[in-house]
This record gives sequence, C-alpha cells and structure tokens, in this order.
Amino acid sequence: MKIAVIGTGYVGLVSGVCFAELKHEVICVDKELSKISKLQDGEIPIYEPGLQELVLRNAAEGRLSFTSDLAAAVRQSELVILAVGTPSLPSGEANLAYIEQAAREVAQAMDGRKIIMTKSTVPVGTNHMLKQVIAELTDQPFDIVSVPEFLREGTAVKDTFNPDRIVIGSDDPAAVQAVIELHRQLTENIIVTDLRSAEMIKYASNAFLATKISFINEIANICEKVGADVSQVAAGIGYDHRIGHAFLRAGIGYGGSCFPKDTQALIQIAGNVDYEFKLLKSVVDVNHQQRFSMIHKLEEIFGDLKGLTVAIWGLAFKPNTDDVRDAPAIDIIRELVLRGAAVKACDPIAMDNFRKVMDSEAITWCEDGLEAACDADAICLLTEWQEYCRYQLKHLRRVMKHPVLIDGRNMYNQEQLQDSGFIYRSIGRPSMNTVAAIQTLQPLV
Ligand SMILES: NC(=O)C1=CN([C@@H]2O[C@H](COP(=O)(O)OP(=O)(O)OC[C@H]3O[C@@H](n4cnc5c(N)ncnc54)[C@H](O)[C@@H]3O)[C@@H](O)[C@H]2O)C=CC1
Ligand SMILES: O=C(O)[C@H]1O[C@H](OP(=O)(O)OP(=O)(O)OC[C@H]2O[C@@H](n3ccc(=O)[nH]c3=O)[C@H](O)[C@@H]2O)[C@H](O)[C@@H](O)[C@@H]1O
Repeated sequence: MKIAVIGTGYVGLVSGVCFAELKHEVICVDKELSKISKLQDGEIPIYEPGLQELVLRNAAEGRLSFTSDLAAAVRQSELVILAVGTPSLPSGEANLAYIEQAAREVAQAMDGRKIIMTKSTVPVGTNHMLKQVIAELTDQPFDIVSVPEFLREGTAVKDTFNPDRIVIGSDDPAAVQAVIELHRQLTENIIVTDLRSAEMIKYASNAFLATKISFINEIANICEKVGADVSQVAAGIGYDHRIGHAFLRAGIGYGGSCFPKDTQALIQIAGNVDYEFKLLKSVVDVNHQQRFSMIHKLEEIFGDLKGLTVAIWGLAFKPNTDDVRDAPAIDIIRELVLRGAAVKACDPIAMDNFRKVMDSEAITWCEDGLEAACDADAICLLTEWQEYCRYQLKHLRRVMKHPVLIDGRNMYNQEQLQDSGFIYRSIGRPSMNTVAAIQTLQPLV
C-alpha cells in the first residue's frame, strides 16, 4: 500500500518506518524542515531503541522517504495517516489546531479517493469534525478511520510490531477492510467499532493506566506510615489476574507527553457534557503531589534545603527516551532551586532537550552520575536508567559531602545498600531506610 504519514514525531516516524518494514511504500511528511533534512541525511531526530537501523535499511531499500511537501505526498498515496501533536491548551483541553490544519492541507491536496487514518489522540467527536472540515474543502471521495496509537516511548518499535490490540473506528466497511489488511500481520486482536468509541478507548486506556500508578503511589505513601513494603504489596496484589502486575511500580509518579495531557483532556471531555470525573481529578492531583515527596524526604534529612547541593540522576520522564515533556524532574528541580539549593543534573541522553525547557545558573550540567555526585549533599534518582544502579555506593560515598540517596524509582536493593554507609530513602519501602535522620543533617557549606 502507498502510505503518507503526516507528522514525523514519536508516533508518525515509528509507525511510518514500521509500515515500511512490512513492505509498504511510505513517505513521511513534516512541516519542520530541519527534521526532514536530518532524516534525509540518515539522522534520527529522536532517541528510540532500534529505530535508526530500521530507518536506514528501509530508506536504502527505497520503501521509505521523507519530505516537507505534504501535497505531493498525499497525491501519491492511497492511505494518509494523521500523526500530528494534540498538546494541552491552558484549560487542559486538547489543542486541535494542528490536526485541523493538517486535515485542511490533506483535503486541499486530494486528487482521488483516500483513506484518512487518524493516529493522533483526539477527543470524542473530533474525527466527525475532521470529516466535515475535509468535505467542505474537496469533492474527492474519502473515508475517515480512527486507529488510536498505544505505543510507549522507549519501546516504540517493539510495541508497534507487537501490539496488544488494534482498534479501528469507522463508519465505512470498505475502509475498515483495508485497514484490517494493513494490520493483519501484527495481531489477531483487532477491534472494529465506531469513531466515537475508538476515540474514547484511547483516553480510557491512558486514564486507567494513570489511575493504577496513582493508586499504587497512595498505597506506597500509606506503607511508609504503617511499616509495609509497597514492592511486596504490588507483587502480592499483581498475582490476582484481575489486577495484574503491570503499572504498579511506585515512584515519583507519571510524566511524559501523554498521561498528563490525556488525563486532563478526559476531565475536560467529561466536563463539557456536564460530568465531573472525580476519580480522574484525584488521580491527577495525587500524581502532582507525588513528585514533591522527593523534596519532603530531603527535608526530613536536612531540614532547610538552602545551601544544599543536590545531584539529580535522570531528567527524562522514563528511561530509554530523550523526551522530557512533563518530566517530574522539571517540577522537582524548580522546587529545589526555589528553596535555594544548587543542582547538579545528568541524564544519559535527555540533557540537551531538558536544557531547552529549563536552564538556570543554579544548575550545573554533568556528564554522568559520578560527576553529579561529586561534592553533593544528596543524590535524587528520578529516572530509572540502568546505569544509575551500577555505581558502588561505598565509592560514591568518598566523593560526596553527605552520603544521602533518595531513590524516586525504587531501583536499589538491600544488597547494594549493605554496609554502604548511605542514608537511603525510597518510595513506600520503609524497611529499606538506613540511618533514621532523627537529628537533621546540616549542609557542609
Ligand atoms: N508520543 C507517544 O508516545 C504517543 C503519542 N500519541 C499521540 O500521537 C500524537 C503525536 O504525538 P507525538 O508523535 O509524540 O508528537 P510529536 O510532537 O513528536 O510530533 C508531531 C509532529 O507533527 C508535525 N506537524 C504538526 N503539524 C503538521 C502539519 N500540518 N504538517 C506536517 N507536520 C506537522 C510537527 O512538526 C511534529 O514533528 C499525539 O496526539 C499524541 O497524543 C499516541 C500514542 C503514543
Ligand atoms: O498515549 C501515549 O502516548 C502512550 O502513553 C503511555 O506511554 P508512555 O508515556 O510512553 O510511557 P509509559 O511506560 O506508559 O510511562 C508513563 C509514565 O508512567 C510512569 N510509570 C509507569 C509505570 C509504573 O508502574 N509506574 C510509573 O510511575 C513512568 O515512569 C512514566 O513517567 C502508554 O503506556 C502508552 O500505551 C500510550 O500509547
């Protein structure tokens, strides 16, 4: 099949490349010229494991190309995928300006029948709205199909080739059949439904996963007070197949470009039809508060944070990505700086992106965890990059002012802490705490 993908970001690029790998002819379009010229030179503008190799191979074999000429790409394709961003407006509602604009441009370029497949996450009713927008601009026949995307950053290629399910929302049986054929190799779990239900499935999925995370984080907070261990609790409840093990890792809460924006958008979608989504509002609130548990734990140990030097290990919202959109690190570092602490930050690959959203004289950018820990009063581990688990704590202790580790992702185990001399705090695992800070430490300034 000849496919044009509009929007060459995390979703568009990965989907486009994976369809090329499945032997379709794919042309990826973006209005950002620098992105396109990088891709044409074989450079990948985002970090995603396994992606570069696929891009290079499919481009070399002639099935994958990149352009900023949307009209030409649309004309030479049977199927057009919309994968542009739908970020939050200040109200929390999804900003549909990009997808509406992309749909207009597609309509104006159409010179024959097209299937238009929406992969962007859009509020219920948006595909119907896009249908109208396109119909007003062209006499050419077309079908709209909603195929929401469920990939995760960091495992996007793997997820695309091994989806749990494919959801196809459409009113048109012929278009549905073509889209089923496109995905048939990937999974047997293909759910065909109407446009509105497909749109809702996407929001409900993200909202449910976010709810699991906030739920386990609240359980973790209670565990800290009653002396239970949240890792054991999560394992214990996860064996119940009705609950499952996934998404029960307690920590500093969810971030990223999707859970925060999609939970807010669903609250707004409900609000627009006069329904107060109380549960989801609490999920969002708990998630926001959870980030600051890092600050409270530092305060328990040091009292005032003024004059402290804090090493931040990890800036990306999760490991294996360079994405820092709504990363917990943003709120945590802002709060530290506000309270007069100096920050030494590092991340294996997300540092450049992070500096674009936050820079301050109070932040020193470091090559790695060791450099960040040098002369620091405490380490805050915010992203569970595997390399942060490889440091020998007893060596780190020698370079730090105070041997304090606040583990926001529960990465360290008892064995690693043994005889390390570290003051250690994690999330919801009080039995792992070492040296209770009854008398608060003072920064050695
Ligand atoms: N990032 C993720 O892991 C996932 C994202 N989604 C959804 O997919 C959508 C896209 O997300 P991302 O890929 O993260 O966004 P992104 O911001 O990485 O990429 C969007 C791209 O679209 C381009 N664009 C915007 N308007 C355009 C136009 N008129 N013509 C050509 N290019 C245009 C932008 O320049 C940008 O490169 C969003 O709705 C998001 O909620 C869904 C599942 C996973
Ligand atoms: O709509 C989207 O964009 C995507 O959002 C998430 O994917 P993603 O945000 O890339 O990454 P996740 O692995 O879901 O992690 C999201 C956040 O939750 C946190 N998390 C995850 C799992 C967990 O148990 N605990 C936890 O705190 C992670 O640290 C991260 O900050 C969903 O998992 C995807 O299915 C969906 O397609």
